[in-house]
Amino acid sequence: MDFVLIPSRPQLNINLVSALAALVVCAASLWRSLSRRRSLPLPPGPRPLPILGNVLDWPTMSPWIKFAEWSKVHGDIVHIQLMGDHVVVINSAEAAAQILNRAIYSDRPRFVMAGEIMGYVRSMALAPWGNHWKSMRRLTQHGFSKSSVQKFLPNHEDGARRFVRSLLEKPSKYLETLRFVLGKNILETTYGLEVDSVDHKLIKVSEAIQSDIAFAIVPGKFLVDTFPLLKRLPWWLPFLKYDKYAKRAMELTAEMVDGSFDDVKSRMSDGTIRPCLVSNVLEDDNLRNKTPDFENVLKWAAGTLYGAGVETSVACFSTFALAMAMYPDVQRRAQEELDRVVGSSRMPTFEDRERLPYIDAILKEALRWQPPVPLGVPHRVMEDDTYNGYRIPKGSVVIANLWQMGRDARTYSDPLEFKPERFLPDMNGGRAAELDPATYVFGFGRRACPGNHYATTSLFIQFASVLWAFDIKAEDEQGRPVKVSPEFTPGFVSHACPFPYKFVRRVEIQDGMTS
Ligand code: HEM
Repeated sequence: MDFVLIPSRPQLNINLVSALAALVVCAASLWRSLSRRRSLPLPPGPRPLPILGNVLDWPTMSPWIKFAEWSKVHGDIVHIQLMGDHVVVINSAEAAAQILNRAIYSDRPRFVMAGEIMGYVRSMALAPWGNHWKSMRRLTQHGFSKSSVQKFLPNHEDGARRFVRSLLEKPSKYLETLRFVLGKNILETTYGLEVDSVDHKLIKVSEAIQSDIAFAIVPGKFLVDTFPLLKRLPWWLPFLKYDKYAKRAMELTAEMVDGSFDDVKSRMSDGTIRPCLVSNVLEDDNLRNKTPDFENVLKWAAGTLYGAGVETSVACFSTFALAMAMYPDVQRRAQEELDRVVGSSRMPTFEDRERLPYIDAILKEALRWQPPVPLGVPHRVMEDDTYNGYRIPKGSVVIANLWQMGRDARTYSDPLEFKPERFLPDMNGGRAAELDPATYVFGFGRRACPGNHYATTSLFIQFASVLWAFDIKAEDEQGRPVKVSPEFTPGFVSHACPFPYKFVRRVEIQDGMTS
Protein backbone atom coordinates (compact mmCIF):
# COMPACT_ATOMS: atom_id res chain seq x y z
CA MET A 1 0.00 0.00 0.00
CA ASP A 2 2.86 2.40 0.95
CA PHE A 3 4.32 1.76 -2.46
CA VAL A 4 1.17 3.18 -3.94
CA LEU A 5 0.86 6.17 -1.60
CA ILE A 6 4.47 7.43 -1.48
CA PRO A 7 4.85 8.50 -5.16
CA SER A 8 1.37 10.07 -5.27
CA ARG A 9 2.20 12.77 -2.62
CA PRO A 10 5.00 14.58 -4.48
CA GLN A 11 2.82 14.37 -7.61
CA LEU A 12 0.02 16.19 -5.76
CA ASN A 13 2.43 18.82 -4.42
CA ILE A 14 3.95 19.40 -7.82
CA ASN A 15 0.45 19.96 -9.29
CA LEU A 16 -0.43 22.35 -6.49
CA VAL A 17 2.80 24.29 -6.81
CA SER A 18 2.44 24.60 -10.63
CA ALA A 19 -1.18 25.76 -10.27
CA LEU A 20 -0.17 28.37 -7.68
CA ALA A 21 2.72 29.52 -9.84
CA ALA A 22 0.45 29.83 -12.86
CA LEU A 23 -2.03 31.84 -10.77
CA VAL A 24 0.69 34.19 -9.56
CA VAL A 25 1.98 34.68 -13.13
CA CYS A 26 -1.56 35.37 -14.42
CA ALA A 27 -2.33 37.79 -11.57
CA ALA A 28 0.96 39.60 -12.15
CA SER A 29 0.39 39.90 -15.89
CA LEU A 30 -3.21 41.06 -15.33
CA TRP A 31 -1.95 43.63 -12.83
CA ARG A 32 0.76 44.77 -15.26
CA SER A 33 -1.75 45.05 -18.11
CA LEU A 34 -4.25 46.96 -15.93
CA SER A 35 -1.55 49.34 -14.68
CA ARG A 36 -0.30 49.84 -18.26
CA ARG A 37 -3.89 50.56 -19.34
CA ARG A 38 -4.40 53.03 -16.51
CA SER A 39 -1.15 54.77 -17.33
CA LEU A 40 -2.11 55.21 -21.01
CA PRO A 41 -3.22 58.73 -21.94
CA LEU A 42 -6.79 59.64 -22.81
CA PRO A 43 -7.28 60.53 -26.49
CA PRO A 44 -6.35 64.16 -27.23
CA GLY A 45 -9.00 66.89 -27.30
CA PRO A 46 -9.72 70.51 -26.45
CA ARG A 47 -8.22 71.53 -23.09
CA PRO A 48 -10.80 71.06 -20.29
CA LEU A 49 -11.46 73.60 -17.49
CA PRO A 50 -11.32 72.41 -13.86
CA ILE A 51 -14.65 70.78 -12.78
CA LEU A 52 -16.62 72.02 -15.82
CA GLY A 53 -14.38 70.21 -18.28
CA ASN A 54 -15.35 71.16 -21.87
CA VAL A 55 -18.95 72.14 -21.08
CA LEU A 56 -18.37 75.61 -22.54
CA ASP A 57 -16.82 74.18 -25.74
CA TRP A 58 -19.77 71.84 -26.37
CA PRO A 59 -21.46 72.85 -29.67
CA THR A 60 -25.26 73.03 -29.54
CA MET A 61 -25.94 73.50 -33.29
CA SER A 62 -24.77 70.93 -35.89
CA PRO A 63 -22.15 69.58 -33.42
CA TRP A 64 -20.71 67.35 -36.17
CA ILE A 65 -19.09 70.43 -37.76
CA LYS A 66 -17.22 71.39 -34.57
CA PHE A 67 -16.24 67.75 -33.97
CA ALA A 68 -14.79 67.61 -37.50
CA GLU A 69 -12.78 70.80 -36.80
CA TRP A 70 -11.42 69.23 -33.60
CA SER A 71 -10.42 66.13 -35.53
CA LYS A 72 -8.20 68.28 -37.80
CA VAL A 73 -6.29 69.42 -34.70
CA HIS A 74 -6.41 66.31 -32.51
CA GLY A 75 -6.84 63.35 -34.90
CA ASP A 76 -9.54 60.75 -35.60
CA ILE A 77 -10.32 60.12 -31.91
CA VAL A 78 -11.16 63.16 -29.80
CA HIS A 79 -11.74 63.18 -26.05
CA ILE A 80 -14.09 65.65 -24.38
CA GLN A 81 -14.78 65.92 -20.68
CA LEU A 82 -18.22 67.01 -19.48
CA MET A 83 -18.50 67.59 -15.71
CA GLY A 84 -16.21 64.63 -15.05
CA ASP A 85 -17.84 62.35 -17.66
CA HIS A 86 -15.79 61.11 -20.61
CA VAL A 87 -17.05 61.57 -24.17
CA VAL A 88 -15.08 60.11 -27.10
CA VAL A 89 -15.85 61.25 -30.66
CA ILE A 90 -14.70 59.01 -33.51
CA ASN A 91 -14.23 60.74 -36.86
CA SER A 92 -13.06 57.94 -39.19
CA ALA A 93 -15.10 55.00 -40.50
CA GLU A 94 -12.22 52.58 -40.02
CA ALA A 95 -11.61 53.50 -36.36
CA ALA A 96 -15.36 53.51 -35.65
CA ALA A 97 -15.75 49.97 -37.04
CA GLN A 98 -12.73 48.73 -35.05
CA ILE A 99 -14.04 50.24 -31.82
CA LEU A 100 -17.85 50.18 -31.99
CA ASN A 101 -18.35 46.79 -33.62
CA ARG A 102 -17.21 45.15 -30.36
CA ALA A 103 -19.82 43.89 -27.92
CA ILE A 104 -18.53 45.97 -24.98
CA TYR A 105 -19.80 49.08 -26.83
CA SER A 106 -23.44 47.89 -27.02
CA ASP A 107 -24.79 49.97 -24.14
CA ARG A 108 -26.49 53.36 -24.37
CA PRO A 109 -25.78 56.32 -22.08
CA ARG A 110 -28.48 57.38 -19.59
CA PHE A 111 -31.21 59.54 -21.11
CA VAL A 112 -32.70 60.80 -17.85
CA MET A 113 -35.51 62.98 -19.25
CA ALA A 114 -36.52 61.13 -22.44
CA GLY A 115 -35.66 57.67 -21.13
CA GLU A 116 -36.31 57.53 -17.40
CA ILE A 117 -38.81 60.33 -16.68
CA MET A 118 -40.84 60.00 -19.89
CA GLY A 119 -40.43 56.21 -19.88
CA TYR A 120 -39.02 55.74 -23.39
CA VAL A 121 -36.08 53.82 -21.91
CA ARG A 122 -38.17 50.75 -22.78
CA SER A 123 -37.95 51.57 -26.51
CA MET A 124 -35.29 49.78 -28.53
CA ALA A 125 -33.25 52.85 -29.45
CA LEU A 126 -32.85 54.13 -25.86
CA ALA A 127 -32.89 50.86 -23.89
CA PRO A 128 -29.67 50.01 -22.05
CA TRP A 129 -27.83 46.80 -22.93
CA GLY A 130 -29.61 43.90 -21.17
CA ASN A 131 -32.28 41.24 -21.62
CA HIS A 132 -35.16 43.58 -22.54
CA TRP A 133 -33.11 45.19 -25.34
CA LYS A 134 -31.64 41.87 -26.56
CA SER A 135 -35.10 40.30 -26.84
CA MET A 136 -36.49 43.33 -28.72
CA ARG A 137 -33.57 43.16 -31.18
CA ARG A 138 -34.11 39.44 -31.77
CA LEU A 139 -37.78 39.94 -32.68
CA THR A 140 -37.11 42.99 -34.86
CA GLN A 141 -34.21 41.41 -36.72
CA HIS A 142 -36.47 38.47 -37.50
CA GLY A 143 -39.03 40.79 -39.12
CA PHE A 144 -36.62 43.16 -40.89
CA SER A 145 -33.81 40.87 -42.15
CA LYS A 146 -32.74 41.21 -45.80
CA SER A 147 -34.95 38.26 -46.78
CA SER A 148 -37.94 39.24 -44.61
CA VAL A 149 -38.20 42.75 -46.09
CA GLN A 150 -38.97 41.16 -49.49
CA LYS A 151 -42.51 40.68 -48.17
CA PHE A 152 -42.92 44.46 -47.96
CA LEU A 153 -41.90 45.22 -51.57
CA PRO A 154 -45.53 45.51 -52.80
CA ASN A 155 -46.25 47.99 -49.97
CA HIS A 156 -43.26 50.12 -51.00
CA GLU A 157 -44.28 50.07 -54.68
CA ASP A 158 -47.78 51.03 -53.67
CA GLY A 159 -46.43 53.86 -51.48
CA ALA A 160 -44.31 55.19 -54.36
CA ARG A 161 -47.31 55.22 -56.74
CA ARG A 162 -49.36 57.02 -54.11
CA PHE A 163 -46.59 59.59 -53.63
CA VAL A 164 -46.33 60.28 -57.38
CA ARG A 165 -50.13 60.62 -57.56
CA SER A 166 -50.23 63.13 -54.74
CA LEU A 167 -47.35 65.11 -56.29
CA LEU A 168 -49.47 65.41 -59.43
CA GLU A 169 -52.52 66.55 -57.48
CA LYS A 170 -50.89 68.62 -54.72
CA PRO A 171 -47.19 69.26 -55.34
CA SER A 172 -46.84 71.66 -52.41
CA LYS A 173 -45.91 70.15 -49.04
CA TYR A 174 -44.28 67.14 -50.68
CA LEU A 175 -42.36 66.23 -47.52
CA GLU A 176 -45.56 66.08 -45.46
CA THR A 177 -47.07 63.74 -48.06
CA LEU A 178 -43.96 61.58 -48.08
CA ARG A 179 -43.94 61.44 -44.26
CA PHE A 180 -47.51 60.18 -44.38
CA VAL A 181 -46.77 57.58 -47.08
CA LEU A 182 -43.74 56.20 -45.20
CA GLY A 183 -45.50 56.30 -41.82
CA LYS A 184 -48.56 54.57 -43.25
CA ASN A 185 -46.32 51.78 -44.60
CA ILE A 186 -44.54 51.24 -41.28
CA LEU A 187 -47.83 51.20 -39.31
CA GLU A 188 -49.52 48.88 -41.81
CA THR A 189 -46.62 46.42 -41.93
CA THR A 190 -46.20 46.50 -38.14
CA TYR A 191 -49.86 46.35 -37.06
CA GLY A 192 -51.72 45.11 -40.16
CA LEU A 193 -54.25 47.94 -40.19
CA GLU A 194 -55.34 50.31 -42.92
CA VAL A 195 -54.16 53.88 -42.48
CA ASP A 196 -56.10 56.01 -44.92
CA SER A 197 -55.39 59.62 -43.95
CA VAL A 198 -53.01 61.94 -42.12
CA ASP A 199 -55.74 62.29 -39.50
CA HIS A 200 -55.56 58.60 -38.53
CA LYS A 201 -55.24 58.41 -34.73
CA LEU A 202 -52.04 56.35 -34.83
CA ILE A 203 -50.30 58.74 -37.21
CA LYS A 204 -51.09 61.61 -34.84
CA VAL A 205 -49.95 59.73 -31.73
CA SER A 206 -46.78 58.41 -33.41
CA GLU A 207 -45.86 61.89 -34.62
CA ALA A 208 -46.41 63.32 -31.12
CA ILE A 209 -44.20 60.67 -29.49
CA GLN A 210 -41.51 61.17 -32.07
CA SER A 211 -41.38 64.93 -31.72
CA ASP A 212 -41.44 64.73 -27.88
CA ILE A 213 -38.45 62.36 -27.88
CA ALA A 214 -36.56 64.45 -30.46
CA PHE A 215 -37.13 67.50 -28.22
CA ALA A 216 -36.20 65.84 -24.92
CA ILE A 217 -33.13 64.01 -26.17
CA VAL A 218 -31.17 67.11 -27.19
CA PRO A 219 -28.24 67.52 -24.74
CA GLY A 220 -28.74 70.54 -22.50
CA LYS A 221 -32.52 70.81 -23.06
CA PHE A 222 -33.24 69.54 -19.54
CA LEU A 223 -30.95 70.19 -16.57
CA VAL A 224 -31.73 66.76 -15.17
CA ASP A 225 -29.65 65.15 -17.93
CA THR A 226 -26.60 67.05 -16.69
CA PHE A 227 -27.47 66.68 -12.96
CA PRO A 228 -29.37 63.37 -12.64
CA LEU A 229 -29.77 63.94 -8.88
CA LEU A 230 -32.48 66.51 -9.72
CA LYS A 231 -34.68 63.53 -10.60
CA ARG A 232 -35.05 62.88 -6.86
CA LEU A 233 -36.80 66.25 -6.25
CA PRO A 234 -40.63 66.28 -6.40
CA TRP A 235 -41.48 66.32 -10.13
CA TRP A 236 -44.29 68.84 -9.71
CA LEU A 237 -41.98 71.64 -8.51
CA PRO A 238 -42.83 74.64 -10.74
CA PHE A 239 -39.29 74.95 -12.13
CA LEU A 240 -39.16 71.23 -12.99
CA LYS A 241 -42.66 70.25 -14.20
CA TYR A 242 -41.42 66.77 -15.06
CA ASP A 243 -44.79 65.33 -14.06
CA LYS A 244 -46.40 67.13 -17.03
CA TYR A 245 -44.01 65.44 -19.50
CA ALA A 246 -44.27 62.06 -17.74
CA LYS A 247 -48.10 62.15 -17.81
CA ARG A 248 -48.28 63.05 -21.50
CA ALA A 249 -45.75 60.32 -22.38
CA MET A 250 -47.77 57.80 -20.38
CA GLU A 251 -50.98 58.68 -22.25
CA LEU A 252 -49.29 58.54 -25.66
CA THR A 253 -47.60 55.24 -24.82
CA ALA A 254 -50.89 53.72 -23.67
CA GLU A 255 -52.38 54.50 -27.11
CA MET A 256 -49.43 53.62 -29.31
CA VAL A 257 -47.59 50.81 -27.56
CA ASP A 258 -50.36 49.06 -25.59
CA GLY A 259 -53.44 50.06 -27.63
CA SER A 260 -52.08 49.03 -31.05
CA PHE A 261 -50.83 45.73 -29.67
CA ASP A 262 -54.16 44.85 -28.00
CA ASP A 263 -55.90 45.81 -31.22
CA VAL A 264 -53.79 43.30 -33.23
CA LYS A 265 -54.67 40.57 -30.72
CA SER A 266 -58.38 41.28 -30.90
CA ARG A 267 -58.30 41.34 -34.74
CA MET A 268 -56.42 38.02 -34.65
CA SER A 269 -59.07 36.48 -32.45
CA ASP A 270 -62.00 37.64 -34.61
CA GLY A 271 -60.14 36.60 -37.80
CA THR A 272 -59.96 40.10 -39.38
CA ILE A 273 -56.20 40.62 -39.04
CA ARG A 274 -54.02 41.26 -42.10
CA PRO A 275 -50.63 39.50 -41.65
CA CYS A 276 -48.13 41.90 -40.11
CA LEU A 277 -44.97 41.95 -38.03
CA VAL A 278 -46.77 41.64 -34.67
CA SER A 279 -49.20 38.90 -35.76
CA ASN A 280 -46.35 36.96 -37.47
CA VAL A 281 -44.37 36.92 -34.21
CA LEU A 282 -47.44 36.01 -32.14
CA GLU A 283 -48.12 33.07 -34.45
CA ASP A 284 -44.52 31.83 -34.63
CA ASP A 285 -43.93 28.95 -32.18
CA ASN A 286 -40.17 29.54 -32.31
CA LEU A 287 -40.57 33.11 -31.06
CA ARG A 288 -43.78 33.24 -29.02
CA ASN A 289 -43.22 33.19 -25.26
CA LYS A 290 -39.55 32.29 -25.75
CA THR A 291 -38.46 35.24 -23.58
CA PRO A 292 -39.66 36.28 -20.15
CA ASP A 293 -42.04 39.23 -20.39
CA PHE A 294 -42.61 38.31 -24.07
CA GLU A 295 -45.65 40.54 -24.74
CA ASN A 296 -44.05 43.61 -23.22
CA VAL A 297 -40.91 43.03 -25.30
CA LEU A 298 -42.90 42.67 -28.53
CA LYS A 299 -45.06 45.73 -27.78
CA TRP A 300 -42.03 47.95 -27.29
CA ALA A 301 -40.10 46.51 -30.24
CA ALA A 302 -43.08 47.29 -32.49
CA GLY A 303 -43.75 50.67 -30.89
CA THR A 304 -40.19 51.88 -31.66
CA LEU A 305 -40.36 51.44 -35.43
CA TYR A 306 -42.37 54.49 -36.53
CA GLY A 307 -40.22 56.93 -34.54
CA ALA A 308 -36.96 55.39 -35.73
CA GLY A 309 -37.95 54.87 -39.37
CA VAL A 310 -40.03 57.77 -40.69
CA GLU A 311 -38.07 60.95 -39.92
CA THR A 312 -34.75 59.39 -41.00
CA SER A 313 -36.15 58.31 -44.39
CA VAL A 314 -37.86 61.68 -44.97
CA ALA A 315 -34.55 63.42 -44.20
CA CYS A 316 -32.77 61.27 -46.80
CA PHE A 317 -35.43 62.10 -49.41
CA SER A 318 -35.07 65.84 -48.72
CA THR A 319 -31.30 65.56 -49.31
CA PHE A 320 -31.96 63.66 -52.56
CA ALA A 321 -34.41 66.35 -53.81
CA LEU A 322 -31.90 69.12 -53.05
CA ALA A 323 -29.09 67.24 -54.80
CA MET A 324 -31.27 66.67 -57.89
CA ALA A 325 -32.08 70.39 -58.07
CA MET A 326 -28.40 71.31 -57.67
CA TYR A 327 -27.02 68.67 -60.06
CA PRO A 328 -29.25 68.54 -63.19
CA ASP A 329 -26.64 66.42 -65.03
CA VAL A 330 -26.96 63.68 -62.42
CA GLN A 331 -30.74 63.86 -62.74
CA ARG A 332 -30.58 63.62 -66.53
CA ARG A 333 -28.28 60.59 -66.39
CA ALA A 334 -30.64 58.81 -63.98
CA GLN A 335 -33.60 59.58 -66.25
CA GLU A 336 -31.75 58.21 -69.29
CA GLU A 337 -31.25 54.98 -67.35
CA LEU A 338 -34.95 54.89 -66.40
CA ASP A 339 -36.08 55.61 -69.97
CA ARG A 340 -33.84 52.82 -71.28
CA VAL A 341 -34.86 50.19 -68.69
CA VAL A 342 -38.45 51.09 -67.76
CA GLY A 343 -39.75 53.20 -70.67
CA SER A 344 -42.64 55.61 -70.34
CA SER A 345 -45.64 53.29 -70.34
CA ARG A 346 -45.33 52.01 -66.75
CA MET A 347 -43.75 53.01 -63.45
CA PRO A 348 -40.51 51.40 -62.14
CA THR A 349 -40.80 48.28 -59.96
CA PHE A 350 -38.34 46.29 -57.86
CA GLU A 351 -37.91 43.89 -60.78
CA ASP A 352 -36.04 46.71 -62.56
CA ARG A 353 -33.64 47.30 -59.67
CA GLU A 354 -30.71 45.21 -60.95
CA ARG A 355 -30.77 47.16 -64.20
CA LEU A 356 -30.90 50.56 -62.45
CA PRO A 357 -27.42 50.76 -60.85
CA TYR A 358 -27.25 54.54 -61.22
CA ILE A 359 -30.39 55.02 -59.08
CA ASP A 360 -28.83 52.79 -56.43
CA ALA A 361 -25.65 54.88 -56.65
CA ILE A 362 -27.73 58.06 -56.15
CA LEU A 363 -29.20 56.52 -52.99
CA LYS A 364 -25.73 55.72 -51.63
CA GLU A 365 -24.53 59.20 -52.51
CA ALA A 366 -27.49 60.87 -50.77
CA LEU A 367 -26.73 58.84 -47.61
CA ARG A 368 -23.05 59.83 -47.79
CA TRP A 369 -23.49 63.51 -48.72
CA GLN A 370 -25.62 64.25 -45.65
CA PRO A 371 -26.22 61.22 -43.39
CA PRO A 372 -29.79 61.54 -41.99
CA VAL A 373 -28.49 61.05 -38.41
CA PRO A 374 -25.12 62.82 -38.65
CA LEU A 375 -23.89 61.68 -35.23
CA GLY A 376 -25.77 58.37 -35.03
CA VAL A 377 -27.05 57.45 -31.57
CA PRO A 378 -24.41 57.51 -28.79
CA HIS A 379 -23.05 54.24 -27.41
CA ARG A 380 -21.59 53.62 -23.94
CA VAL A 381 -18.62 51.36 -23.25
CA MET A 382 -19.16 48.79 -20.50
CA GLU A 383 -15.47 48.04 -19.70
CA ASP A 384 -12.15 49.89 -19.67
CA ASP A 385 -10.68 49.70 -23.17
CA THR A 386 -7.67 50.87 -25.17
CA TYR A 387 -7.33 51.94 -28.79
CA ASN A 388 -4.13 52.84 -30.62
CA GLY A 389 -2.27 53.63 -27.41
CA TYR A 390 -5.14 55.59 -25.86
CA ARG A 391 -7.32 54.73 -22.89
CA ILE A 392 -11.12 54.69 -23.23
CA PRO A 393 -12.43 54.49 -19.66
CA LYS A 394 -15.41 52.31 -18.75
CA GLY A 395 -18.64 54.33 -18.92
CA SER A 396 -17.39 56.72 -21.65
CA VAL A 397 -20.05 57.92 -24.06
CA VAL A 398 -18.84 57.18 -27.59
CA ILE A 399 -20.15 59.21 -30.54
CA ALA A 400 -19.52 58.34 -34.21
CA ASN A 401 -19.27 61.43 -36.43
CA LEU A 402 -20.91 59.85 -39.51
CA TRP A 403 -21.02 63.23 -41.25
CA GLN A 404 -17.23 63.57 -41.14
CA MET A 405 -16.81 59.94 -42.30
CA GLY A 406 -18.71 60.84 -45.48
CA ARG A 407 -16.43 63.76 -46.27
CA ASP A 408 -13.12 62.12 -45.39
CA ALA A 409 -10.78 62.94 -48.30
CA ARG A 410 -8.77 59.78 -47.51
CA THR A 411 -11.86 57.74 -48.42
CA TYR A 412 -13.68 59.81 -51.05
CA SER A 413 -12.54 61.80 -54.09
CA ASP A 414 -14.06 65.34 -54.17
CA PRO A 415 -16.08 64.58 -51.01
CA LEU A 416 -18.09 67.82 -51.13
CA GLU A 417 -19.45 67.04 -54.61
CA PHE A 418 -22.57 64.93 -55.25
CA LYS A 419 -21.04 62.27 -57.55
CA PRO A 420 -23.05 59.01 -57.64
CA GLU A 421 -20.64 57.47 -60.17
CA ARG A 422 -18.10 57.04 -57.35
CA PHE A 423 -20.17 53.96 -56.46
CA LEU A 424 -20.04 52.42 -59.96
CA PRO A 425 -16.74 50.53 -60.38
CA ASP A 426 -16.77 50.63 -64.20
CA MET A 427 -17.61 54.35 -64.29
CA ASN A 428 -15.09 55.32 -61.64
CA GLY A 429 -12.15 55.67 -64.01
CA GLY A 430 -11.34 51.96 -63.70
CA ARG A 431 -10.87 52.31 -59.92
CA ALA A 432 -12.80 50.24 -57.39
CA ALA A 433 -16.02 51.85 -56.19
CA GLU A 434 -15.53 54.02 -53.10
CA LEU A 435 -16.56 52.93 -49.59
CA ASP A 436 -20.28 52.09 -49.40
CA PRO A 437 -21.75 54.54 -46.83
CA ALA A 438 -24.21 51.85 -45.73
CA THR A 439 -21.24 50.47 -43.74
CA TYR A 440 -21.45 53.44 -41.35
CA VAL A 441 -24.58 55.65 -41.82
CA PHE A 442 -26.72 52.97 -40.15
CA GLY A 443 -24.43 52.81 -37.11
CA PHE A 444 -22.29 50.05 -35.69
CA GLY A 445 -22.08 46.70 -33.97
CA ARG A 446 -24.98 45.15 -32.08
CA ARG A 447 -26.74 48.54 -32.09
CA ALA A 448 -26.62 49.06 -35.87
CA CYS A 449 -29.96 50.07 -37.39
CA PRO A 450 -32.19 46.99 -37.82
CA GLY A 451 -34.29 48.93 -40.38
CA ASN A 452 -31.47 49.46 -42.92
CA HIS A 453 -32.78 46.99 -45.57
CA TYR A 454 -36.34 48.24 -45.11
CA ALA A 455 -35.16 51.86 -45.46
CA THR A 456 -33.01 51.33 -48.54
CA THR A 457 -35.68 49.36 -50.43
CA SER A 458 -38.31 51.97 -49.62
CA LEU A 459 -36.05 54.90 -50.60
CA PHE A 460 -34.88 53.20 -53.81
CA ILE A 461 -38.40 52.89 -55.22
CA GLN A 462 -39.33 56.43 -54.13
CA PHE A 463 -36.25 57.90 -55.86
CA ALA A 464 -36.78 55.81 -59.03
CA SER A 465 -40.50 56.67 -59.25
CA VAL A 466 -40.10 60.40 -58.68
CA LEU A 467 -37.24 60.69 -61.21
CA TRP A 468 -39.26 58.65 -63.71
CA ALA A 469 -42.25 60.98 -63.38
CA PHE A 470 -40.74 64.44 -62.75
CA ASP A 471 -37.86 66.83 -63.26
CA ILE A 472 -36.96 68.31 -59.88
CA LYS A 473 -36.06 71.98 -60.24
CA ALA A 474 -35.21 74.91 -57.98
CA GLU A 475 -37.44 77.71 -59.31
CA ASP A 476 -39.22 80.75 -57.93
CA GLU A 477 -42.97 81.46 -58.35
CA GLN A 478 -42.35 82.98 -61.78
CA GLY A 479 -40.48 79.88 -62.97
CA ARG A 480 -37.05 81.55 -62.85
CA PRO A 481 -34.14 79.27 -61.81
CA VAL A 482 -32.97 79.81 -58.23
CA LYS A 483 -29.44 79.02 -57.09
CA VAL A 484 -29.55 76.70 -54.09
CA SER A 485 -26.71 75.65 -51.81
CA PRO A 486 -26.21 72.55 -49.66
CA GLU A 487 -27.61 73.66 -46.30
CA PHE A 488 -28.99 71.27 -43.71
CA THR A 489 -30.91 71.56 -40.44
CA PRO A 490 -28.84 71.32 -37.24
CA GLY A 491 -30.88 68.75 -35.23
CA PHE A 492 -30.44 65.10 -34.27
CA VAL A 493 -32.04 64.09 -37.61
CA SER A 494 -30.80 66.48 -40.30
CA HIS A 495 -32.90 67.48 -43.34
CA ALA A 496 -32.05 69.63 -46.34
CA CYS A 497 -33.17 73.20 -45.55
CA PRO A 498 -36.34 74.15 -47.46
CA PHE A 499 -35.74 75.62 -50.93
CA PRO A 500 -38.12 76.79 -53.70
CA TYR A 501 -38.69 73.56 -55.61
CA LYS A 502 -40.86 72.45 -58.49
CA PHE A 503 -41.75 68.92 -59.63
CA VAL A 504 -42.29 69.26 -63.40
CA ARG A 505 -44.04 66.29 -65.02
CA ARG A 506 -41.82 64.67 -67.71
CA VAL A 507 -43.93 61.68 -68.89
CA GLU A 508 -47.59 61.21 -69.76
CA ILE A 509 -49.07 59.60 -66.64
CA GLN A 510 -52.27 57.63 -67.18
CA ASP A 511 -54.63 57.04 -64.24
CA GLY A 512 -53.97 53.28 -64.17
CA MET A 513 -50.21 53.75 -63.75
CA THR A 514 -50.38 55.24 -60.26
CA SER A 515 -53.22 53.24 -58.73
C1 HEM B 1 -32.40 56.23 -44.10
C2 HEM B 1 -33.02 55.72 -43.08
C3 HEM B 1 -32.37 55.37 -41.75
C4 HEM B 1 -31.16 55.74 -41.22
C5 HEM B 1 -30.09 56.61 -41.86
C6 HEM B 1 -31.05 55.12 -39.91
C7 HEM B 1 -29.96 55.26 -39.08
C8 HEM B 1 -29.88 54.72 -37.80
C9 HEM B 1 -28.76 54.90 -36.91
C10 HEM B 1 -27.50 55.71 -37.22
C11 HEM B 1 -29.05 54.24 -35.76
C12 HEM B 1 -28.16 54.15 -34.52
C13 HEM B 1 -27.23 52.96 -34.66
C14 HEM B 1 -26.19 52.87 -33.56
O1 HEM B 1 -26.50 53.09 -32.40
O2 HEM B 1 -25.00 52.59 -33.88
C15 HEM B 1 -30.35 53.64 -35.92
C16 HEM B 1 -30.98 52.89 -34.95
C17 HEM B 1 -32.23 52.31 -35.13
N1 HEM B 1 -32.99 52.32 -36.28
FE1 HEM B 1 -32.56 53.25 -38.01
N2 HEM B 1 -32.19 54.40 -39.67
C18 HEM B 1 -33.02 54.51 -40.76
C19 HEM B 1 -34.26 53.92 -40.94
C20 HEM B 1 -34.85 53.04 -40.06
C21 HEM B 1 -36.08 52.31 -40.29
C22 HEM B 1 -36.90 52.39 -41.58
C23 HEM B 1 -36.35 51.60 -39.15
C24 HEM B 1 -37.47 50.67 -38.85
C25 HEM B 1 -38.52 50.49 -39.58
C26 HEM B 1 -35.27 51.87 -38.20
C27 HEM B 1 -35.19 51.36 -36.93
C28 HEM B 1 -34.15 51.62 -36.03
C29 HEM B 1 -34.14 51.14 -34.65
C30 HEM B 1 -35.23 50.31 -33.97
C31 HEM B 1 -32.93 51.58 -34.08
C32 HEM B 1 -32.42 51.35 -32.66
C33 HEM B 1 -31.49 50.13 -32.62
C34 HEM B 1 -30.92 49.82 -31.23
O3 HEM B 1 -30.68 50.73 -30.46
O4 HEM B 1 -30.68 48.63 -30.96
N3 HEM B 1 -34.38 52.75 -38.79
N4 HEM B 1 -30.83 53.93 -37.18
